[in-house]
Amino acid sequence: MRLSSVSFRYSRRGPWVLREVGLALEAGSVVEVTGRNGAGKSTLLRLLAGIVRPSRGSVTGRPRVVGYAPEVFPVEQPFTVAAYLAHLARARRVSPAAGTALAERLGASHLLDQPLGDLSKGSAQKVGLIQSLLAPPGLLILDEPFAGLDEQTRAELPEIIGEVASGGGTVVVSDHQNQLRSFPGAEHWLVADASVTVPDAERVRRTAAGNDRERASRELAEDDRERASREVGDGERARHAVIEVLVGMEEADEVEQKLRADGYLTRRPA
Ligand SMILES: Nc1ncnc2c1ncn2[C@@H]1O[C@H](COP(=O)(O)OP(=O)(O)OP(=O)(O)O)[C@@H](O)[C@H]1O
Repeated sequence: MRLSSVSFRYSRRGPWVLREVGLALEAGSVVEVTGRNGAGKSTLLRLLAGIVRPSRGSVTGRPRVVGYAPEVFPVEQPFTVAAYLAHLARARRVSPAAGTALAERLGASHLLDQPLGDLSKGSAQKVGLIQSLLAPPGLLILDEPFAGLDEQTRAELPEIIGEVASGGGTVVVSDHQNQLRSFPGAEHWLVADASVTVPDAERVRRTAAGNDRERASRELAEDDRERASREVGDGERARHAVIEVLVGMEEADEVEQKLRADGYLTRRPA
């Protein structure tokens, strides 16, 4: 699947949310999308899912079955959870048992008889997740799935993502909390300034995971030098700064996670 020169804005004269985005997604890959609030993560996910169309550019090669769990699941529907899932199962031509089995796996069996309108935010989120998985998706898009989920479901979710990916499905997860930072083989995209980038620090981490830590940090140092000289050349030095933050070992993961969730590039010495 490919996004070619995709630009998007919500209205004719509105601000561009994304500009000239080019991305390729391999079958079986897992992508975690981070960025500050309002950066455009949900918009990127809606473009990938086909819910909105690019204002310019194109999205090609989208798999036939797309599972999409929105950030806020719409509960204003006059059904019980069971009736809603059974209806969707029929529409998607899968067995009605699929919804029940997923509800059991995600600890949501007790919700089946409840009206959608009575669900708490976390329970609605679970139903949103279940419906996205009813038919095995070729593309699974999860918008902030970890927010509001209980511990058991949080722990189960990476398992489910891994299963979809190993079955050849592509999984894209927007994740402000950076919960998939250590998911094996995951790509990490950062949405900022209407662009989507793969931060340098991630390249180091991924290469390091392949036991090539030394080369990765050499590459980053070269990139840093190149970027610094570019920035000086462009007269942009004043726009960027590198700061070192010294924290206790036990806090390091948490602090790094928070910084990354806010869209900063971070790296740790090899
Ligand atoms: N339906 C809409 N109509 C107009 N503008 C919108 C709409 N949805 C989002 N926006 C605007 O587009 C920009 C990107 O929003 P988006 O929801 O994609 O960001 P996000 O990174 O997912 O943010 P968050 O982490 O807060 O969910 C924001 O400025 C937002 O106000």
